[in-house]
Amino acid sequence: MSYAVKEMFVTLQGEGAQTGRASVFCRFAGCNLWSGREQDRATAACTFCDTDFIGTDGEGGGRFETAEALASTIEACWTGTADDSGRRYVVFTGGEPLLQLDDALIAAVKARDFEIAVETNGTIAGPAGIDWICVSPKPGGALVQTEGAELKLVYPQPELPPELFEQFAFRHFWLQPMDGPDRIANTQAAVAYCLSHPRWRLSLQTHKLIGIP
Ligand SMILES: C[S@@+](CC[C@H](N)C(=O)[O-])C[C@H]1O[C@@H](n2cnc3c(N)ncnc32)[C@H](O)[C@@H]1O
Ligand SMILES: Nc1nc2[nH]cc(C(=O)O)c2c(=O)[nH]1
Ligand code: SF4
Ligand SMILES: [Mg+2]
Repeated sequence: MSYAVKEMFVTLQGEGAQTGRASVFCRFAGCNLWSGREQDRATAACTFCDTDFIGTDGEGGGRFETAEALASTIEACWTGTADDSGRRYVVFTGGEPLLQLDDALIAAVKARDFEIAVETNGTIAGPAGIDWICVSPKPGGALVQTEGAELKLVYPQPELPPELFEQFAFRHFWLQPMDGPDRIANTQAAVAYCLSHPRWRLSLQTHKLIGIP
């Protein structure tokens, strides 16, 4: 299978429990909950997306014909030093990465000593071998991936109160304020929720705060 990648870059993970960790971000093109076109946003299953995932024209993007070719490009993007064994880290995101991440790509990046993380909307079950699954549920998509390392709920989503998810097997439960015109009010609301429901912690998009990708 070939892979359509919007962009690839090395940065620090900005969100959740791995915040601050050096990471190669591989952003796949395409999503099952929105076309990515502004004219379709209002009627999409996911309406608040902060990301351009259309096409393969971003920095480091392209079409990769084989898992080996994509894994080699991921390895070339990594900026760690020679003694970084056990610390190489790739985050597959998108768009929706589980539309494209497959066994061959997992094997090819593992062979290059990478730990594998995924940022997913949870509507598609992940293949085996992913080390860190972050599920971020959306109202327009039934949740299939109900276990993983962290559940990161963009807040508020009136159709998705946090209580809906406490039954599921995640190690961490995060509220991430919805970015957009109401970011400040959404942040205050998330803080208030975490104060009264301490099982939930606040996840800030720290990369946006400090101006890194
Ligand atoms: C762009 S999504 C791509 C991965 C996957 N499709 C998903 O939704 O989890 C990456 C992360 O950004 C979050 N996100 C998207 N738009 C956001 C916004 N406006 N404010 C805060 N977080 C947002 C998503 O919920 C997800 O955790
Ligand atoms: N630094 C940084 N951290 C992130 N964590 C999740 C992201 C995403 O877009 O999936 C993201 C991103 O785009 N940049
Ligand atoms: S599911 Fe993820 S990538 Fe797709 S539109 Fe929503 S936030 Fe964006
Ligand atoms: Mg992002």
